[in-house]
Amino acid sequence: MSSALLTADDVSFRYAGTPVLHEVSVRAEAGSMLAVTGPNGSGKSTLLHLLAGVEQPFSGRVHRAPAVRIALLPQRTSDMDALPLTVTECVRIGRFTGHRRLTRHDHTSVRKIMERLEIAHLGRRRLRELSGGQRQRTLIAQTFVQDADVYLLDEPTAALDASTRRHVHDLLGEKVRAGASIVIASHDAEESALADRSLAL
Ligand SMILES: Nc1ncnc2c1ncn2[C@@H]1O[C@H](COP(=O)(O)OP(=O)(O)OP(=O)(O)O)[C@@H](O)[C@H]1O
Repeated sequence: MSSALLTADDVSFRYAGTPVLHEVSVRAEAGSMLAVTGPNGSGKSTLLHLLAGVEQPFSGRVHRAPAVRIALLPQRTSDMDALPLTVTECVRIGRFTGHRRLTRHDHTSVRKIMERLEIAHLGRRRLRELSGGQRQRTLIAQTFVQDADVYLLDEPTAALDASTRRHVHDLLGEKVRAGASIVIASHDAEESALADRSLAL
């Protein structure tokens, strides 16, 4: 069995007493992609929040391998728009780890991912001045520029056109081949089919 970087074992969760997840188990393995599917309100985002440590399970447990690096692309990101950030600044945030200055390598990584996602020309624009798809590409770039072991992606391509969606799927494949683990919440059957395994909520 390949190595689990992040697991949820029989996790249950409630919001103010309303049950959302009941004894759900997940394994995020190195070099593998897991799709989390289910209708609106079935708890996909909640499960990703539990895996990321943003929320704590009501029962069951989440286990992270030692020093595992987790990148989360949340679904609701409108709060970011209130910040006076440019697109480049937003992507750069993905390279900040601890108290250190960004290196030339960091800046190169930022430039390359912005080119891949076709937002290089938007670098000086403020987030609030972007279209929905441009903002989503910026947040995907901020997520993928991170050197993470596990990428938790909440409906990353929902707002994207077909061509950008393909770019993102190519990036997912590259991350998996490089040994990362991807957990992706998706409504899209074609996207879910890219995964090695799926979990229906
Ligand atoms: N902060 C919150 N407070 C109370 N209830 C919440 C909160 N966030 C989500 N819920 C409820 O929890 C349930 C699961 O929501 P969640 O966002 O995890 O579902 P989802 O599968 O990601 O849905 P979608 O496909 O619509 O994105 C829903 O019934 C939702 O109304």
